[in-house]
Amino acid sequence: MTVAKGLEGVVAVTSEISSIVDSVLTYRGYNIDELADYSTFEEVAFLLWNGRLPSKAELDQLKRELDENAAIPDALLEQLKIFPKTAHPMSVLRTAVSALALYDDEAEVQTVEANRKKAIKLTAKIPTIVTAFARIRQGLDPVAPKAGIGFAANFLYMLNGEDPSEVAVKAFDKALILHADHELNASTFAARVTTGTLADMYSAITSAISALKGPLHGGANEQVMATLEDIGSLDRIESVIQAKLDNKEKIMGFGHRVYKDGDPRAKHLREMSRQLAEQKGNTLWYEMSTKIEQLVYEKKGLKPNVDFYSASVYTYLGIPRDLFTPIFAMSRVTGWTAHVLEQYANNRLIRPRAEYTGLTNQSYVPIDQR
Ligand SMILES: CC(=O)SCCNC(=O)CCNC(=O)[C@H](O)C(C)(C)COP(=O)(O)OP(=O)(O)OC[C@H]1O[C@@H](n2cnc3c(N)ncnc32)[C@H](O)[C@@H]1OP(=O)(O)O
Ligand SMILES: O=C([O-])CC(=O)C(=O)O
Repeated sequence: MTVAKGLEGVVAVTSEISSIVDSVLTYRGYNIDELADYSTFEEVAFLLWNGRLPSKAELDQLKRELDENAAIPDALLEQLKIFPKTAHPMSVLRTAVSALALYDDEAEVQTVEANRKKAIKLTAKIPTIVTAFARIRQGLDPVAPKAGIGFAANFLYMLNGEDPSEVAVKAFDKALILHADHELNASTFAARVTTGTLADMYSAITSAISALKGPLHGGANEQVMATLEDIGSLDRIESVIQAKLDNKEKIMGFGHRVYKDGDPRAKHLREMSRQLAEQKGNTLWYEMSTKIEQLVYEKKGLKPNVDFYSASVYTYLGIPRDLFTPIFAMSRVTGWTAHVLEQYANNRLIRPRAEYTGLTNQSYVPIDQR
């Protein structure tokens, strides 16, 4: 047996959803650069689920469905109130999404129609869960979703309890587009493995959220901000980064399993960080980020991935750093559910092999003789 450690280079499924070829990322054949500049998150969600861009009527219908499904069950809201306020929001989200299944009469219904509805319900409810817990832990009342303002605006509205600026909505919407899907990343693979057993969609998305949480994957965006805050000033960058590299520590937000020559999403987030820094009149996080980018490239030849500049973007948008990964989930749930639908449509159990390297020929010894 040949072992591909970390399954590097292994092609495990065929998929029509997103592709990465020569560092170009496309969703359903559309270059991410074009989608980031001209599309909206809702349009991208429709594209991922249906394989084509929506008509105006279809887009309006999807927006209506997202609005109609944004509220979460009262019982779940009550649970969010009794969770420890110190819990990590990703742990809360993982638990809450798992619990959502209990309140969906169609959770175990496996028709295409029921599963498509579940994709919309999950996408609609995750922002409500994330913002409700974010407020509850601060001693504030959750803010109910507002219909008709759009997905990105509704998140910022529910988080802060006031209408967001147009600049903030546009930047946040773009960040959501950039995170929506990414071929067979670890969390999508987790979702597909769970789906491969024919478990329900809530189970698959709970698996995906669990995989996204880790700092080698989606959890890196929170760690990037922790690094920026720990360093704290431009003049400390060189010594701190050098010390991390000397200790063989990973620099969060750099490197990628697939992109060895840079992540095409990073340039959009870098530019968004620059613009927001100027608008806020606080360029520290942006300047620190560009200096770290330059240094890590000089010292290790590594380029930033999607998580690196998203950290300063979200910080400029006033979002607490432990919500960065839940925000990633809020967008990626569209990609995850598209992959779940694709897996159901052409399923085969995903079950690779392991090369056994443990002891052999052991004879059982009764416990009193060990
Ligand atoms: C949305 C996303 O999931 S994007 C990725 C988010 N994760 C991060 O930003 C965490 C930091 N980055 C990493 O840990 C890695 O680059 C990963 C996990 C993204 C990719 O990992 P892999 O493809 O397994 O690469 P691997 O970890 O084997 O790295 C290859 C070499 O580059 C080095 N390297 C890779 N990334 C980094 C980094 N961020 N900082 C320092 N060194 C790094 C490794 O130490 C290794 O060096 P070596 O050959 O001298 O031992
Ligand atoms: O593809 C990966 O391995 C990680 C990644 O960038 C993503 O999930 O967006």
